[in-house]
Amino acid sequence: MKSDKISEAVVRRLPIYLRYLSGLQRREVATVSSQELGQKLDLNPAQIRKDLAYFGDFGRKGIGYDVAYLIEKIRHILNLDQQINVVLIGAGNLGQALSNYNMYLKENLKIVAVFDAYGPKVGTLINSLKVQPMEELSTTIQQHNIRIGIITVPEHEAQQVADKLVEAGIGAILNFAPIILRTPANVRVHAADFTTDMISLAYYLDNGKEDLDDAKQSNTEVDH
Ligand SMILES: NC(=O)c1ccc[n+]([C@@H]2O[C@H](COP(=O)([O-])OP(=O)(O)OC[C@H]3O[C@@H](n4cnc5c(N)ncnc54)[C@H](O)[C@@H]3O)[C@@H](O)[C@H]2O)c1
Repeated sequence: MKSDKISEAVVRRLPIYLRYLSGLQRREVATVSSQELGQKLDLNPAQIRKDLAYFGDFGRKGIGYDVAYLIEKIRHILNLDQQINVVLIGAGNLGQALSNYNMYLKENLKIVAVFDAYGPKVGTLINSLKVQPMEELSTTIQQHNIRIGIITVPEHEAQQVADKLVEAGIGAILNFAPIILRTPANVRVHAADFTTDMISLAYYLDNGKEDLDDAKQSNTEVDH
């Protein structure tokens, strides 16, 4: 069953389930309980059961979930039972690192083309892909049925690159540039924001200490 009504929170958890389950499958583990998933993934088992119930009732009491079946279901829901071609724009430091990091291959998501606007970069090889000029973007996207675009260009270039991707028919964008992209409602944009993550993490350095102090304080209060 594929439902349009799956919440974003659930969709975000599915890859986490999938990664853990794939590890189990590699170790030839056949079944897993929601308790184990909860423990390993730091999630509430009831939440996990609820998430997985969206896709039909395929957990069995006392036995748990069939790992291979669950993987198949989740991959289907995430559209990963087919190869999804990805294009990357901006073959700089980050773009090269992402192209070289082949996590995408594991899950049928594959960067199949890399583009850059800077002449000397065009024609160079990154992970066996030849960097292409922007003029070829639209044709390549259509030829290879590319569905997702990754943007790793400087901030001030990102919107116009996004516009080109949208014009070429791309339906989803992973944006690494530190700006909010404006796209039509039918184009999904996810932002990968290293800097804001780091900055908010810095906050917790001190806040974490306070939290610990609070916890200690309340423990002491209870003891008394
Ligand atoms: N989100 C994150 O976690 C994170 C981390 C580091 C960098 N960034 C961001 O990622 C982007 C890239 O960073 P970088 O360090 O790789 O930069 P970089 O300068 O090394 O690379 C940018 C590349 O984009 C190309 N480019 C510029 N304008 C273009 C255009 N209009 N069309 C196509 N290609 C174009 C350049 O020629 C260059 O090769 C920046 O926006 C940066 O702020 C994000």
